[in-house]
Amino acid sequence: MGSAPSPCNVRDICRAQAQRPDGPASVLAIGTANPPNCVLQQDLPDFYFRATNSDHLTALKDKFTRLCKACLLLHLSYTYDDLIFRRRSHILTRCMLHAAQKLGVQKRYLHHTEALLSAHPELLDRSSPSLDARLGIAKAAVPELAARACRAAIADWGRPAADVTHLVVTTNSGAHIPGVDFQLVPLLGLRPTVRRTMLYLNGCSAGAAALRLAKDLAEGARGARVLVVCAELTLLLFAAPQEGCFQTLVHQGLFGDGAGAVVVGADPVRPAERALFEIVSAAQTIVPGSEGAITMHLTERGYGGNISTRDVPVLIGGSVERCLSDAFGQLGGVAAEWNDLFWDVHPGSSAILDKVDAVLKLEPHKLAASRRVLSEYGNMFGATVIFVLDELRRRMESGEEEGAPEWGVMLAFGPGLTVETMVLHRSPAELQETGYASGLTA
Ligand SMILES: CC(C)(COP(=O)(O)OP(=O)(O)OC[C@H]1O[C@@H](n2cnc3c(N)ncnc32)[C@H](O)[C@@H]1OP(=O)(O)O)[C@@H](O)C(=O)NCCC(=O)NCCSC(=O)CC(=O)O
Repeated sequence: MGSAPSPCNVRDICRAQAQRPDGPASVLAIGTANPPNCVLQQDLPDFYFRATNSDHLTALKDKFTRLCKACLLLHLSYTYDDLIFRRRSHILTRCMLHAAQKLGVQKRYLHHTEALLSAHPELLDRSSPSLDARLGIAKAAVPELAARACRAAIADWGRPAADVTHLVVTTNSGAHIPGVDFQLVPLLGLRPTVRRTMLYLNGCSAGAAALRLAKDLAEGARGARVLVVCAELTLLLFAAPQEGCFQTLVHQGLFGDGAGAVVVGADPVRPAERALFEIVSAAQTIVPGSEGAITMHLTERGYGGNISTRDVPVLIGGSVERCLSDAFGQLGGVAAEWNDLFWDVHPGSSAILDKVDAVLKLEPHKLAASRRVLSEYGNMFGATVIFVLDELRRRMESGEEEGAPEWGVMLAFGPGLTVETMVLHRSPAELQETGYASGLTA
């Protein structure tokens, strides 16, 4: 047995242990995963009403079809790349985007299939308790989905899983202990001593919140490598359609399942590691007077709560510029024109992106990565901003992201109404490596 340090040594011990890195926390790798079951928006009304034995609710099905249908128009006539990058004209593009979308989703991936739903009739009956069934399904499915995203991130990173020092896991889809973090240790071959943090029920800002925490961990100890994963299933939101319940239609039409993983660390070790994005600052704020705008809680029938669909875009529109000004104001010398940044905005819905676009007067292509992810995958709660980050990286590396600015922002929105604002930077060395010149006045 070792001897306990004497009290007078404690400061020295702490000082010796507190070897902080020189540089900022950076995104070193990204991985994503989705379940295999892909449902096109054009097929969603038939899938949803058939699977819930609700085809007799014809007026409701028509309403749901109208909510989803505008995306079909977009799907048939233009892709986002046609709209955004060929840019027939900015005004036409903006009008098309407004006119052609409600939710902004063309397809999404779902863990639940018609076979799974028919095996669990309690999920279709709004009067039946179904929480046990939902949690039971999530208990197996969420770690598996999270592990796939993590494996992709670890492969992208290029170092062994055993080099991960911290694990931050977040999900809205489950409530178990030991949690997904515990399950991931053997699934990924992490060390049993990896320092785990499990965050449940953080809504759609969960991914950005986990990255904010990872930044603090990575900057707190030299050599720390933090694996962050956000994995989400919509099964806890699944409910049969009901007259007068518009929320249910929005939930089914908007959300999708997916997992996003990121490795965060400071002072990249060359040649294995490179900083894809430096995390310069991370802030969180509550929008005043927004307490009831997005609420969520577990009930015997899955999630309860409320999304004030008409208020949420307005509240975001009213607060976003102040959040950004505060974030950049605290960085001293960095002055930003909003159009000189790259953007990772949580695509809560098309209406939310339109509002951010309008308030900040962004050029049409600025939110292209967010719009594309929403279109291809739906709103995957907190995982969505990680998909957008991956899409931005893909666009920058392929040259699709015009001008590829050096500085950028991640914005995520969550319960209450919470805004997470993260300032990102692509280091000049990385820009040179991928062939881009600096784009921002700094
Ligand atoms: C829901 C919307 C797509 C509706 O789009 P529009 O407002 O343009 O639609 P619209 O006015 O043309 O209406 C289309 C149809 O929907 C009906 N409708 C619209 N809003 C309604 C409401 N609140 N209650 C009841 N019905 C409503 C209209 O009557 C109309 O029906 P009819 O067709 O019969 O005339 C949009 O408001 C939206 O995207 N809101 C934001 C969604 C949101 O909050 N996302 C965040 C998710 S949560 C998140 O991301 C963070 C987190 O969870 O933490």
